[in-house]
Order: sequence, then structure tokens, then C-alpha cells
Amino acid sequence: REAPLPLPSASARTAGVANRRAPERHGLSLDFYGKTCPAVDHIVANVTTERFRDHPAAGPAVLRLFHHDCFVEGCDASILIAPAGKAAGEKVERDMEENRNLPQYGFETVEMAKAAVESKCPGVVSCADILALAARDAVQLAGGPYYAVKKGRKDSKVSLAGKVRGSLPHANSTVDELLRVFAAKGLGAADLVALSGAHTIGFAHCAHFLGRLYDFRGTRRPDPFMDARLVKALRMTCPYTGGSARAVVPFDVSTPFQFDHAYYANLQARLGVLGSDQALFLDARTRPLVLELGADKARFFRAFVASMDRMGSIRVKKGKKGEVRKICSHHL
Ligand code: HEM
Ligand SMILES: [Ca+2]
Ligand SMILES: [Ca+2]
Repeated sequence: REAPLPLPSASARTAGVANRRAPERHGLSLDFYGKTCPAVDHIVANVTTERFRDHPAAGPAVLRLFHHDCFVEGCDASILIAPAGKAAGEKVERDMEENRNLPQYGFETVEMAKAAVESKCPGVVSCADILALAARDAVQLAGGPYYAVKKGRKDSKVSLAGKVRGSLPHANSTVDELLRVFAAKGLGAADLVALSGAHTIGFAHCAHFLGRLYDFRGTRRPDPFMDARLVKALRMTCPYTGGSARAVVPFDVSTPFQFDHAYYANLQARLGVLGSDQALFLDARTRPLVLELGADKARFFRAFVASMDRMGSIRVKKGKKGEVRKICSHHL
């Protein structure tokens, strides 16, 4: 079978991976599976390419999954552990409100990629690494940059609901709160603005921005920093009461399936959907970054790749501190 992805040029392959020859901070490396599973990138890409073509919603779902994994206890596939259900047992990360509506599409895609990898290199490649690769594919297949993914993460031995609270940003977080949540992961304002650009693809449920449409901070008026036409359009999908809990709207009103820098132009035009998105343009600390990335797609791509590399390195587990699961939703 042919390689499903256009082969990246040498420069694209190394884009954003600074100091390749310098020792890696977290012991991750590009050729971690060089001897044990050299084709891992391609095996995963075979699955993701087909999957994202048949189910475009799976792409953003996987990208978001990676974010929710890395921000809670590091990039260790802790998010993938399935809830035990009513049969008692400890509550896992997915039992928490923040993770409740993560789409099944995302989890399925990772399981499918994992199964394909297991059939070629059994017991070798962690679910955490497969999630990192699949997230990269989601970006590239939507028209975003290709970047090399460092590997060597181990999977967690636990997934604890209690670790979620306070670790993830919220739709109504202020810039102060966003900066604090990111700083706790070793990420700065530049990372916050670049990674928020992931909202150039994907969808949001009404509950995350309903207040902005009808009752902004108790004023009973819409958020003055949302374009009146967008307020009107979003109200169609999201009535104040009696709407469907399942209804979603695209984050990016102009190119919802295209991984581009339109997100930042939208923020400048008051077309941000979440309060946390729009706030990046309203705050003096992050506004210059929004302008910078909005002006230049190549610059956004470089910044995004560099920040994904940093996010993908959060608290990586090595050696006996972790496991390599066979099925990503279950511990060994
Ligand atoms: C900066 C703080 C962030 C906040 C407050 C935030 C919040 C949200 C919210 C509320 C949703 C909608 C979920 C739903 O209704 O189903 C969402 C979706 C999404 N987020 Fe974020 N997010 C943030 C950062 C990130 C980062 C760092 C990434 C990845 C690099 C990311 C990728 C995504 C994607 C791709 C979706 C769409 C998911 C889908 O369509 O299934 N977000 N985010
Ligand atoms: Ca995790
Ligand atoms: Ca877009």
C-alpha cells in the first residue's frame, strides 16, 4: 500500500523542532521506535487518513483529546481509560464534567490506530505516543502543517477523576485564569495564543457560550464583544431554553474544516465563539500575539508546531513509571 500522506520535505519534517541535535529535555526522540517499530508513523497515518476522510469530525476530536490528555497528569493516555460504569470502582478522568462530551469518534480513532500498530509491533508503542501521532495527522489532514512527532511516552498506570479539576481551561476563563492554567503546565502566553488556534477547526456545544448570547455577566444582554450578526446566527442554533443539549456550532465561521489562521482574523472581527477565545484579543498581553498570528499563516504554523511540541512534552513518563497498554481504554 502506498504512503497515504504526501511525503513531507526535509525542511517541513524538521520545522519547529528546534535544536534537534541537542539532548532532549524529556528523553523523547524522533526515532524512539527506530529499531522496534520503525513504520509506526505510517501505520498510524494509514488509519487516520481513512478515518478523517470518512468522518471529518474525528479530526478535531482527536486533537482535543490530546490537549485534554497532556493537561491532566501529562501526555500519558490517562484520558483514554474507560469509566468503570455503575459497577463501583474509582472514578476516572472521563467521569468528570470537563470530559463528558469528548466525542466517541476521537477514542475510536486512537483504538483503531493502536490495533493496527499492535498487529505489526505488539506490545511496543504506547497509547500516549499514538495519540500524539494521530493529533499531528488531524492537523495535517485538515490543511495544517506537518511536523515530526517525538516519541517515547509511557502510558499511565492510573486515571483519577480528582486530577481533572483546575487542570483544564474553561470556555469562560479570563486571560488571567488561562495564563495560570497554562503556566502550571510550563506553557506561556505565546503557547496559549498559538494552541488556541486549534479552534480553527471543530465544534462547540451551546452550553459553552449561551451566556454570551443572552445574559452576559448578568446584564440580560448579549456580550458587546460579539458581532451582532454572530449573536443572531448562534441564537438560531442555541435557544435560551429548550434547545438540544447536542447542538453544536463551528468555532471558525469562515473555514470550519480548514486548519488555517482564520481563527485569529475572526477574533479581531469579534467573531470568537467562546469567551476565552475572544478574550485573547481583548487583553493587552495576548492581543499583539493574536495580531501577529492573524497576519501570517506561516508564522501561525511555526508557532503552533513549536507549542504542540512543548504541550506534547508535559510530564512525560519514562521506564517503570508507566506501562504500554495493549488496549488504550484499559490498564494492563
Ligand atoms: C485555551 C484554552 C482552551 C479552552 C478554554 C478550550 C475550550 C474548548 C471548548 C469549551 C470546546 C468545545 C467542546 C464541546 O462543546 O464539545 C473546545 C473544543 C475544541 N478544542 Fe479547545 N480549549 C482550549 C484549548 C485548546 C487546545 C490547547 C487545543 C489543542 C491544541 C484545543 C482543541 C480543541 C478542538 C480541536 C476542539 C473541537 C473539538 C470537536 O470538534 O470535537 N483546545 N475547546
Ligand atoms: Ca494525561
Ligand atoms: Ca479554519
